[in-house]
Amino acid sequence: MPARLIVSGVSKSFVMHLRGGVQIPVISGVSFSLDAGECVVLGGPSGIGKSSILKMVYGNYGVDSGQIIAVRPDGKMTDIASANARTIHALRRSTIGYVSQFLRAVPRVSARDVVAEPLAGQGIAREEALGRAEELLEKLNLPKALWDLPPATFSGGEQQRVNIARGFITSHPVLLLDEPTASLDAQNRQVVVDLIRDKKAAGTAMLGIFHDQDVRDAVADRIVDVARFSGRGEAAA
Ligand SMILES: Nc1ncnc2c1ncn2[C@@H]1O[C@H](COP(=O)(O)OP(=O)(O)OP(=O)(O)O)[C@@H](O)[C@H]1O
Repeated sequence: MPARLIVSGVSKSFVMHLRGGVQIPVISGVSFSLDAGECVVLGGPSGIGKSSILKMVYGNYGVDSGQIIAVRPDGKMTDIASANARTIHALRRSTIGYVSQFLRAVPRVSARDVVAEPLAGQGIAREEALGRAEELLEKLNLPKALWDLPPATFSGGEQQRVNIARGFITSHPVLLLDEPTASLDAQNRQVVVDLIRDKKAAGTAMLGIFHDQDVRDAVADRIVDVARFSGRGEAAA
């Protein structure tokens, strides 16, 4: 399977401006790649740098050194580590999707529209986008009575399911999964596992963080142990 994302020699430290500019190294020399149709899970203890890697790949955090190459649908490559904001924005539209456990609710927009919106952004007709949104909301067991309401007042688990539907609705070739099953009940966790398997079958390359061992076992093709790249030296193999 062709590589969709290549991370090579990536290092990151944080500068604590409120503590006199002291530098805290987090990870160093992170290297792995992600092929089409596989789900790679970032492993390692709390605080080792898993979320930081995901945020660098999505372009939220800057990269101190190294490269993060994303392969776009047209086959061209972009280095996220050195890309400007406009390029990152375009990559998020065409290439890299992100599913987190938290929904940034927009006031007065219905759950159905919140889920359909990324498809509309890709030029897909509104009726088709809304139809696919409904399919996903149904799969994720969100009561129909809620579909026309804005998610701001939904329970935490209901908001999370709206967010998961929004993250899974597009066909981005690369999908980042930031604990998408955290705090879901067993039935909905299984739905997310099934959605991930469907994406794999469709050739999507996924990079995820899952603290739930059962979910990890069910979806991971490979685990990248981030402790191997600890910039602090304590866990480096
Ligand atoms: N924006 C930031 N500013 C300063 N330090 C940060 C920032 N983001 C992360 N860190 C630090 O970097 C280290 C790695 O954090 P990160 O969230 O990537 O770990 P993690 O492996 O995802 O942990 P967990 O499993 O607990 O979520 C931590 O020591 C954290 O305090």
